[in-house]
Amino acid sequence: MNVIDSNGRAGCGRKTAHTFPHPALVFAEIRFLPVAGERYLGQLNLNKVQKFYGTYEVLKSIELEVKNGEFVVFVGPSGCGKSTLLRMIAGLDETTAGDIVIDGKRVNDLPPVKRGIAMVFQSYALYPHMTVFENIAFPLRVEKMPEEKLKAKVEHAARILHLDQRLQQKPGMLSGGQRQRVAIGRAIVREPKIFLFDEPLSNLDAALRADMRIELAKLHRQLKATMIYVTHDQVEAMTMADRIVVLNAGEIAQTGAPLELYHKPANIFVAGFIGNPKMNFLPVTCTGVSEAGVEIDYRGQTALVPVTPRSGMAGRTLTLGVRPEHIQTGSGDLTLTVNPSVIERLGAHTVAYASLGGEGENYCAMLPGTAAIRPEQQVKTGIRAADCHLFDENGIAFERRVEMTDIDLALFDPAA
Ligand SMILES: Nc1ncnc2c1ncn2[C@@H]1O[C@H](COP(=O)(O)OP(=O)(O)OP(=O)(O)O)[C@@H](O)[C@H]1O
Repeated sequence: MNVIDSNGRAGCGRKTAHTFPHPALVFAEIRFLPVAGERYLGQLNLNKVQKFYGTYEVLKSIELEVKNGEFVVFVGPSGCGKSTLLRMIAGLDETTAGDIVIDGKRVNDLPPVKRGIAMVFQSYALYPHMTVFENIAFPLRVEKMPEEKLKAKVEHAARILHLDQRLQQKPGMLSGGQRQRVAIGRAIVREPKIFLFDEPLSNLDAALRADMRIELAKLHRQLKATMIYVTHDQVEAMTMADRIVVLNAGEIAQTGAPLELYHKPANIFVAGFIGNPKMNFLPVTCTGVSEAGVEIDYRGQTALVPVTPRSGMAGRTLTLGVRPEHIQTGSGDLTLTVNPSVIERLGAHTVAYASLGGEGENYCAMLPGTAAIRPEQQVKTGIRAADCHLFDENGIAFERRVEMTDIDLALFDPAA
């Protein structure tokens, strides 16, 4: 049915900001009305969900469960299909195959109005001629809610979002962050089962984004709501999500708690996508396996990487992964002497970029801010084998035997 494409785009590139809603978006907004049921709580199941645009398969058999009250973030590079998936859940894009189930009910054939969801877009979609109060109240007016009840709901949402002093102002007098909060207020008053956010912070500057991330995390805690959030920004994903779904080329590359993805990425894609600066990848040869792990050779240096070995690996080419923040100056289980071409001094850290000689063998080390290193001057760096990740020829990770502290383990489980 392809009801709207409010951003008039084909998925790639950033969307343009505009404060007045596209007419089709108004249609969608009006129709996202609250449905009876427990406030803000809904479970979502995606069963083998597929999407084709013509012959192009945008989403390939997506399987996912989002639990009541969970904050799930879809993250992935531009064009991986995350917005399409969100819009299919909303009912704004047709689902080619598979089932979208909300609270046990298949909703594929239901219009957005009947799904019990509210969506917040990157373009705030506010009405410039209406006050903040009327913008928030809009869906309740459509529903013909009695004035007193409406007023109470709008004021409640405004208090949660710190907009109570702004209710009589027009959107033109508000900052980007305040406008986005008005849009969120309009979603809150609908009391949806599931909140859907499509890159809501992308139009804000860096400082405001950081503030709004904290606001949204607080809002989630306060409402105890089920929220699904799309972003291409891994910092947003890491900081807000109970669980992250990493999408790559229309498939789920991995689902897990933020720290699980960081410490135990299932494949090279997730390893490279989560973490900033990006993980370093070095081609290594397997020279043997033992109870303790896999022995590798990197240009004549050997090290034992503590991962669960597999049979028949000797002589095979594998990929060793090490995060820049796990590299130290001095020697390690592997010692690499490099001439950094660029050095970025960030105060807390100094980031050094070097080439290891081979094609695409870039090397990035995040060292202490006080590290006495200079561009083009030799520096010895050390890597501990215990910090390393190992991937097979297909990019699938070997299971790490990372020793986690009790605190780390608690952080793995958002329910803990
Ligand atoms: N209406 C459409 N017709 C044809 N192809 C489309 C349409 N909408 C999206 N696509 C394609 O589907 C793919 C996924 O798009 P989608 O917008 O879901 O990506 P995304 O991960 O949200 O990317 P971005 O972060 O750039 O918004 C892209 O390759 C895009 O070009």
